Amino acid sequence: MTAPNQQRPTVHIAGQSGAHPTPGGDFSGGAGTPLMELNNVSVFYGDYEAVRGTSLPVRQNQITAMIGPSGCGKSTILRSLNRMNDLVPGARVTGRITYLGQDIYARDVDPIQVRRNIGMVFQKPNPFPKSIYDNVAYGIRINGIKGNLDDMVEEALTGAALWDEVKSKLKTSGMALSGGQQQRLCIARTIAVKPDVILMDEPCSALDPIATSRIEDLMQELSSTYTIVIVTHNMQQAARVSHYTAFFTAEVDEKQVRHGRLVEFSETAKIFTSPTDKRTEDYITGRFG
Ligand SMILES: Nc1ncnc2c1ncn2[C@@H]1O[C@H](COP(=O)(O)OP(=O)(O)OP(=O)(O)O)[C@@H](O)[C@H]1O
Repeated sequence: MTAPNQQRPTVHIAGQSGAHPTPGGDFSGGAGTPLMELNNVSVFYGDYEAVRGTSLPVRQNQITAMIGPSGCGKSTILRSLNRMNDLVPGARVTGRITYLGQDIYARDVDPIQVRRNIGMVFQKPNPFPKSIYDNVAYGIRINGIKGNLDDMVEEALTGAALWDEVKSKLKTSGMALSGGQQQRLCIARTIAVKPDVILMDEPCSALDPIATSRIEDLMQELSSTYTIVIVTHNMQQAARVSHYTAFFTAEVDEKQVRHGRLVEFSETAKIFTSPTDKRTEDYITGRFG
């Protein structure tokens, strides 16, 4: 079956043109085309190596969850996937992260273009202090995307399962919506520019159970069009929504410094029923973390 987002024009992130190389890689843990790959990725804040040597695939039209105890570097790795760490003074990424076979940290790659292809939804809903309409239209306008703006706004709000609730009050401030609606507005704002990948950093942690359930349902719907990577503290959520799970932990080195490490990456069902590593088993059974 052809993935819907393969039918949309792909935006190049680098200056060079030409066909995208076919993503390859030999990762254990399931079939499917990796849209992105992390190869021996470490992230530093100044001299501090927050996460060490991470290698994993991000498979197309799948939901990949990153779980693990606090401080193991989940958000750090997530932010490295669309160069959000560039905005943190002193942050540095080593190793290789590719999107459609291109190194997203290569010198000729435009980070703005990376973030257009690989969008992000944050923990706390953060609508702009603008109308619902303008929140969604913002990215379309600044990216100069051609087409009927009203139609594109409606499409994005429909895609984020918010249209029916807001279609009669598009000029109302986005800040006036409920927390769950604000988060769906932020998702609409992200998908309005038609990214390939959506990164979600604990998108439900500020929401009540009903709003959480709506976002989880929405993620399932979105995964037919988009590739999703989610950081979550909530193991049940990872088990419910994701196809693949990466379990991270923090290890203390000989100098007593903690570094995040990827322990295990596999299909979610395997991680939660028959993990390979004892540390994963201890974590998912609640004996640790
Ligand atoms: N901007 C920063 N500057 C310096 N150190 C940072 C920065 N952001 C994170 N760190 C450190 O990097 C390590 C990993 O942090 P990170 O937030 O990625 O972990 P996490 O697994 O997402 O944690 P949590 O689940 O608590 O959100 C921690 O030791 C943290 O203190």
